[in-house]
Formats: sequence, structure tokens, C-alpha cells
Amino acid sequence: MSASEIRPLRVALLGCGTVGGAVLRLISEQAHDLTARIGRPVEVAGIAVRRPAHHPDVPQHLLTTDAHALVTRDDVDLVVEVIGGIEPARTLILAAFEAGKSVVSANKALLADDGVALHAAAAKSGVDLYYEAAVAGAIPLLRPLRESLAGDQLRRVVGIVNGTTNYILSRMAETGAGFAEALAEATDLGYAEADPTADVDGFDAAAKAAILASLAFHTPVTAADVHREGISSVSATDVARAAEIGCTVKLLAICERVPNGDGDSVAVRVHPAMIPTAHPLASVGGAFNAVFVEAEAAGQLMFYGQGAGGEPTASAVLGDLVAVARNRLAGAAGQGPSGYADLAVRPMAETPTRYHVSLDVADKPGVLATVAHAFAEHGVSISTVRQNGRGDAATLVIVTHSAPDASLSATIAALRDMPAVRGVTSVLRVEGLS
Ligand SMILES: NC(=O)C1=CN([C@@H]2O[C@H](COP(=O)(O)OP(=O)(O)OC[C@H]3O[C@@H](n4cnc5c(N)ncnc54)[C@H](OP(=O)(O)O)[C@@H]3O)[C@@H](O)[C@H]2O)C=CC1
Ligand SMILES: N[C@@H](CC=O)C(=O)O
Repeated sequence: MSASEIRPLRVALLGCGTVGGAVLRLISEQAHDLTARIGRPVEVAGIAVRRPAHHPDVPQHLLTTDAHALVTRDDVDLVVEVIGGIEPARTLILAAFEAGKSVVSANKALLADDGVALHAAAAKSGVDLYYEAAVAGAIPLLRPLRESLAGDQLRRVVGIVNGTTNYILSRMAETGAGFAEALAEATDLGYAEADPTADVDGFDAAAKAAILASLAFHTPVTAADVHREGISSVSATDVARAAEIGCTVKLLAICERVPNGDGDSVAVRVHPAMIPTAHPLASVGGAFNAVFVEAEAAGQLMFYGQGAGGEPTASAVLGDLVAVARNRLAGAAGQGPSGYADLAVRPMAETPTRYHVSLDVADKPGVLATVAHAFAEHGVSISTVRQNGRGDAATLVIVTHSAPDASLSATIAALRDMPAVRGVTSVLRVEGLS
């Protein structure tokens, strides 16, 4: 067959914002190479947006506001969903499957909410659902978890998966700025959205953690299963206290497989934590992402790169597009059901963590003993105690050993009620300290 007889791969692009715009650009700029990699040219069949007038630079004949009609069109082979959010993205993806089209998506919120049902719908229609871009942007991570490490037993996946919050925490550590000041800077630079809630309150990282845990442990985990805390209460004092003990503060997504005689469970949490500056994740600065994986046979692996932004995310989208196109040409769907086990999710209250606690106390005989007693009463063992200052300026800095989170929370509640404690000025979890 001559090149002119080869039918192009026709793509419906849903959304033409930060990511969709970059996907459109890369498809055009890399047309030659994509053709070589897939064996046929890639053509954009149509682009669905809400407000066509906001897209003067896009070929106008491709624009439509009827996304449903676009995904079900006979001349569309593959759908790229970069609208975001739950609806109408979910309905459009399901309509695409029904019409026999494979889907590439960057939509972590939807995948974390409804990944199992979407996979089942794709499998039923014999089509593909790929979403490498949904977690950690450009970093190849989901495919290694799903495929390269599928023969291994993963123990832990710990990552910095939100660029905006990592930028904010990095600036707080570098400049001594408070949270509000660093957030304003992130907003000015375009990292944080006008409404930064999804980033700073940890929703974005929790969705990514749910996807990571589902793939790493081959079990369904949704965003609702993830314990979530954001960074808005992290203060300049927390960051300074971390530095005093050779640590830095990061928003971590932590996914663990918990061995248990009665059947393993999984624990998935997102919260700020102090980590030692020697930890591989501590040096991940600015808006970068990194994910640290611990596997039985493979040992430790680290994935690092740009976790957000149009072009880095579009790179992952196009990688999926090429994979889907190759599957189609080979007459196979490449991502069938991943053989889910159904591991229980361990509640945060039972998850062992360590706390770093700063207390403003009266500098009087017996105060230390009273404070230590509150820890002991709740079964929390103290690792180190340090007093900073004297008299009215006395501060006790306590680092605990590992204890169930419920015991640590109960200890903090008891400390807040103590007359000898003028204030609990900083409470942060600690990870990775020996
Ligand atoms: N931005 C990033 O760095 C990253 C984003 N992602 C994910 O990629 C996806 C897209 O994000 P991003 O590009 O930043 O989002 P944007 O807000 O920049 O773009 C969204 C696009 O979707 C269009 N859209 C919204 N609703 C509809 C609708 N009902 N029908 C048709 N089109 C619609 C918008 O149209 P219009 O322009 O007309 O309003 C816009 O073009 C999200 O799932 C996000 O989580 C993943 C990794 C990184
Ligand atoms: N808002 C996200 C964008 C990518 O997922 C981030 O800051 O990491």
C-alpha cells in the first residue's frame, strides 16, 4: 500500500486548555515522527471546547461544542480527554467506549473516583483506556507500575506528586516565607490556580495517590480511601523546626502494603511531613515531582521529572496515543483488567506514624514530667526531647517513636488541655528518620 492509501489515525480532542493546547501543538510539530512510530499519520478530527471564541488560534473548522457528537463520529478512531473533572468527562468517555473508541485521558480526579468502572467498560468494549499523564505529568510511572513491575511485590510508593505545593514548601524553606506569601508567589507564576484548593488541600495529590496505590497493589483504591491533609496549616515555624533537626517539609503521598496474617491490607495517605534532608525526596525542589518505589525483588527505584504543565503532560498523552495506536494496529487492547485483588484499606487511625511536636510551656519543675506522662498514658514512646529558651520563652520540642495515629492525635488533644502547656505550636508527622 502506498503512503497515500494509508488511512490516518483520527483523534477527537476533548478540551483545548493547558494540556489540550499542547497536545494539539505537538501532534502538528511531530507529525512526521508520529507517522513513522505508528505507521500512519495522526490527524485531529475535531476539538471540543466550551467557548470556541476563546480559541482564535485553533483551526476553526475543527472546533465544536458538541463533544458527544464528536466522540461518537464514525471517522474518529481515538479520543483524548483533557477536559478534567468528573462530568461530562465520565459520560463522554463511556460514550466513546460504547462507540468502540479507545481513550487517552489525563483526568486523575475521574480515574481516582471511578477507575474500576471505567476499566470494566473499556474491557467490555474491547478498547483501551490509558492515563499516564494523570499522575506526575511527564514522568513515566504508571506504565512501569502496571507493566514493568507487575512480576514483583511492591511494598511502598512514596512521592511528591503535586508541583504547586512542592513549589510553595520549597519557597518557604528557601526564603523563610509564610504559607500565604509563598502561595501568592506560586499564583503569580501560574503554578497555582485562581482557586488553589485542589492543590493546597491535598485533593489533587490524594487522587494521584489512589491511582498509584491501585496500580502498585493491584487493588481498587479510590480518592475517598485516602487520608488527606493539605499544607495550608504548615507555618514558617514548622519549616524552621524541621531545619533544626536536619529535615525539610514535603507534601507526601504514601501508599503502603501492610502485611498481615489474615490477609494484607493497604494504607494510603497524603499529608505534609518532615523528611531528612538526606532523603532522596528532600532535594526535589520547585514544581518538580518525584516518586520513590520499594519493591521486594527490584529494591528501591526513583522516578523524577516535571509533574505538571502543558508540554510535559502532553508528552505523556502522546506516549499513550502511540501505545493505543500500536495496539489497534496489532488488533489487541493493551490494558485489560489488571487482575484486581480486593485488599482492605487500613484506616489512618491504625496507621503507625511519628510526630514532631513543639509546645510552649511554663519553665517550671515537673512540667517535663507532666508532658511526658501524657505521651506515656496514650502509649506513645518519646524518641527525643529538646528545650529551646527559658522562662516565658521555653519551648519543648518532642519527636516520638512510631505509634498508631489515633494514639498520637489523642496525645495532642490531651496536651492542648494541660494548664502547663501554653500552646501546641507545631505538629507535623515525620517520615524516614531512623
Ligand atoms: N495542567 C496541568 O499541568 C495538568 C493537568 N492534568 C489534567 O489534564 C486535564 C486538563 O487540564 P488543563 O488542560 O490544565 O485544564 P484547562 O482548564 O486548561 O482546560 C480544560 C479544557 O476543557 C474544555 N472544557 C471544559 N468543559 C468542557 C465541556 N463541558 N465540553 C467541552 N470542553 C470543555 C475547556 O474549554 P474552554 O477552553 O472553551 O473553556 C478547556 O479547553 C485535567 O484532567 C487535569 O487534571 C494532568 C496533569 C497536569
Ligand atoms: N495542579 C497540579 C497539576 C498537575 O497535575 C500540580 O500542581 O501538580
